[in-house]
Amino acid sequence: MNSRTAQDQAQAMDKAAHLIEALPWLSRFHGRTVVVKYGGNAMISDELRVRFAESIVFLYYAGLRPVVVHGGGPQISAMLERSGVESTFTAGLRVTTDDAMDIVRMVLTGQVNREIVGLINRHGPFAVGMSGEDANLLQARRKSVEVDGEVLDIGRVGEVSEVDPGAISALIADGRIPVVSSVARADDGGVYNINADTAASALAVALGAGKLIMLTDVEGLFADYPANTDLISRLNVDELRALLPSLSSGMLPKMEACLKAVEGGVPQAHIIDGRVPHSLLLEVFTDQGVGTMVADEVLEDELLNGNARHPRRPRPVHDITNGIQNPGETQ
Ligand SMILES: Nc1ncnc2c1ncn2[C@@H]1O[C@H](COP(=O)(O)OP(=O)(O)O)[C@@H](O)[C@H]1O
Ligand SMILES: CC(=O)N[C@@H](CCC(=O)OP(=O)(O)O)C(=O)O
Repeated sequence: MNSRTAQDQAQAMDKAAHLIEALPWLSRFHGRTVVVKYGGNAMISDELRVRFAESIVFLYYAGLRPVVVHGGGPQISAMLERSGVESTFTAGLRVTTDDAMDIVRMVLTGQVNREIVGLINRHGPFAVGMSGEDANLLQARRKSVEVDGEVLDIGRVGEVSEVDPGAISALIADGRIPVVSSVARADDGGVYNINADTAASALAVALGAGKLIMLTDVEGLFADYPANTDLISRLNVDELRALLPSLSSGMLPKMEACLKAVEGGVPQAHIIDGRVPHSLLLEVFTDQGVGTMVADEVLEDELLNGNARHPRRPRPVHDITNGIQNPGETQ
């Protein structure tokens, strides 16, 4: 016969307290779409990739509707180097020649996407991989950047001009987990390299997601990087707008993406540390959360407390240039 010690009993009660802490969050996010951006810097070990897939399947079984948008910057850089194709970054974006674009597409859609799909599908027939090119999910137009007042051409880099989330909505309705690579096609027929943060943000808006969560290789947004690493745990859109001009490298597209998501109606956008196993679950299901959150107070109140000022409306297909076009998914 086995008997329980007082210590076993205390540990069991501790576990129960942690489990029940998730209850309000399960209730608030049940049935909500959550867009998770998985950055290449958070894919650094087999162990982390396996844990990531487990977290996504956990969200799914908990009743949320996860959609994964992935990057693969370091993986692209490694392949470019092996192929002898030079590559540089301007304003956090890869200057992408035609030759580099072939490799970007091959690595993102042909390798990274396949691997994430495979890891999720160890748990069941859930993940379906897509490129932003498929079913016109993401449409692009050529992007240029301004650095110190000078407009620079950065090659085959696109910004998202339109999102048609129909294929994703159909997959979600079929009980699948869409996994999307950030490659898009433009009106000129060309294929464009989209920063994965930008792609995730546009998709979160078009899907009317409850949250956008980005996994990266730092704890979150640091106030005065690289001088110090004091974490900003929460900021609103006005505070973020004021901070944007001081940001550099990979954090610039990431925080711009958070801003656009929240401005576009996503109540909360998060930057969290993908090097911590299951940080995704800590963010969604614990009271204190992790990382940095950008939030819109009104939308957040509606999300957390059900204080809707207006009944929820279908979120339209998002066209950044021309405004609203077609009706999209209703939550
Ligand atoms: N203010 C900041 N706070 C935190 N990290 C920053 C900041 N500014 C720049 N960074 C850099 O941004 C990097 C994350 O962006 P990136 O390398 O593009 O990651 P990912 O592959 O996850 O998209 C961090 O590793 C850090 O070096
Ligand atoms: C235009 C641009 O910079 N595209 C990115 C696409 C991949 C990406 O965004 O990957 P991470 O999320 O891992 O950074 C690139 O070529 O690296």
